[in-house]
Amino acid sequence: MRTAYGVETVRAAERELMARLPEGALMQRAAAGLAAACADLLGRVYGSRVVLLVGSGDNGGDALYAGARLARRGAGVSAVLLAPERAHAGGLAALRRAGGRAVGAEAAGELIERADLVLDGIVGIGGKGGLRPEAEPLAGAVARARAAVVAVDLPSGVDADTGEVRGTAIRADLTVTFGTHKPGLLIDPAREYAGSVRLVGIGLELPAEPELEALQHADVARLLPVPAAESDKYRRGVVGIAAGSARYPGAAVLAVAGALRGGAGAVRYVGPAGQAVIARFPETLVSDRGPEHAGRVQAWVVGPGAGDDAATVAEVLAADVPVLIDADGLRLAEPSAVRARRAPTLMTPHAGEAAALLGVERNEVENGRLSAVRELAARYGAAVLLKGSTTLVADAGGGPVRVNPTGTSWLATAGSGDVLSGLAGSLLAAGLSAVDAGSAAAYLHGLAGRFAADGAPVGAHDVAERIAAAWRDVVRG
Ligand SMILES: NC(=O)C1=CN([C@@H]2O[C@H](COP(=O)(O)OP(=O)(O)OC[C@H]3O[C@@H](n4cnc5c(N)ncnc54)[C@H](OP(=O)(O)O)[C@@H]3O)[C@@H](O)[C@H]2O)[C@@H](O)CC1
Ligand SMILES: Nc1ncnc2c1ncn2[C@@H]1O[C@H](COP(=O)(O)OP(=O)(O)O)[C@@H](O)[C@H]1O
Ligand SMILES: [K+]
Repeated sequence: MRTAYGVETVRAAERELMARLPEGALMQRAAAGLAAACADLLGRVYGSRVVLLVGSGDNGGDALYAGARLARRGAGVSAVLLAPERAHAGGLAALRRAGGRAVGAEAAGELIERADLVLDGIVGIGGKGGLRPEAEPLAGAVARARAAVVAVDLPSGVDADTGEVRGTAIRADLTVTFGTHKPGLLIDPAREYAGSVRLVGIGLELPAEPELEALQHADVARLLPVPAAESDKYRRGVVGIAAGSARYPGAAVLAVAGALRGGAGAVRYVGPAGQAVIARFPETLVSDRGPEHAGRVQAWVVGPGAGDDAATVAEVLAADVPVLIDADGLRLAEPSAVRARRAPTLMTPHAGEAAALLGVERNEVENGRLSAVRELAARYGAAVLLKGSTTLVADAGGGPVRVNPTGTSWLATAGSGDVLSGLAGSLLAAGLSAVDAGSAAAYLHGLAGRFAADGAPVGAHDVAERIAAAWRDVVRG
């Protein structure tokens, strides 16, 4: 499991550790890791041209000490000081001793243009808001340059705790982060600014509960259901799909396609698209008598392509088994009926649906995914999976939010969300908790999307067809 901790927690761990170490030891650890990552990126350090962008805090100090290390290995290092009188004194002295030089911001443009490597030490976890006006032109110069860009701890201008980018920020090829990942490095839009991320351990002791967790192959493999020798289709779990309408029969077919690959022993379909479902998937148990009379299920999926069928949504919400609510179902579900449920509920909105539920603009959700998913989970007393470029899953009772590390923007294709809802519903029926079902489904779905796309456009049914390959990849490690 990969984890991320917020700034306040990092600061507390840093204080605790600094009290036990000689002064400056932590910064030296950070700078050593940073310089090593830069050397790897450069290939040949000797003779390379390195530019440090240095702000007024310790983030700039890290850059200066790393620059000193590179200068000692023969790089030509120039530090652009944004606030010369407040630059880290020890770092600056070290750089000068190693043969590096310091210049004012007015010289930055030309230096950046000719650089092989730029280190962004403008601001780290002490930053607030986007870059300040005096630092903004540097971001433009960096974006135009051919140099590789390494962000120190975080790309300057992004919010470490939330992943928000409120103004201009530096775009890095690599971010070297210290002690722990910060939430912003794993959540869009900030994640995109970070490039690839390298974690340098500095010995921080962090609490058991992180802010964010990202499942890896081994974590997902442990969650996925495997039929035992004594299993039969009912013991494996039956998932009910209440989806589709005369207008949108395809949503039913795609949700069933996902559900058939999700580990339940049987898939029951209830709704007006039975003919279309059975034609494509003859193994489906089809009924047109409504959820209450459909026979036993261990979990329901309601909503994909449901149109305006509020009665079916209400009937499903009244069932005392886990329920996944997606798409139209999110709009049709009575909030009080969701909150009153005793069995687990998993809601799976995309940003637009989440915005409608919260009564805010879509871009507010896209810029602040973490607070949006937490807020929805708290309001509805339900687990919430927020889809999109970064998929997040929050539990009803708070605690760490899961961030999905798989996926591809090729998944932004009509119907792929329907496949996800069927897949997650099937995992719910097989007995996973709402958060585990949602995060394991997102992981498999993202991997299946990558396998299916492989660099070319795909349809949602292609994604469903590659879920088994993703499952195999996960369990084989
Ligand atoms: N934690 C750890 O374990 C370790 C942490 N380490 C390192 O320390 C870093 C944190 O250092 P830090 O606390 O000195 O803050 P930092 O990020 O340099 O910024 C503060 C300065 O930036 C300014 N500023 C603020 N907002 C701004 C903006 N939008 N745009 C431009 N400027 C802005 C603000 O200015 P002021 O408001 O004072 O005018 C203030 O002076 C951390 O990220 C890591 O690199 C490692 O060395 C070792 C282990
Ligand atoms: N830019 C993106 N990058 C990665 N995944 C994405 C992106 N956009 C959408 N997705 C994924 O594609 C799926 C789309 O679901 P949804 O928005 O419900 O579409 P539909 O309603 O057409 O099925 C979700 O799993 C979502 O996380
Ligand atoms: K930085």
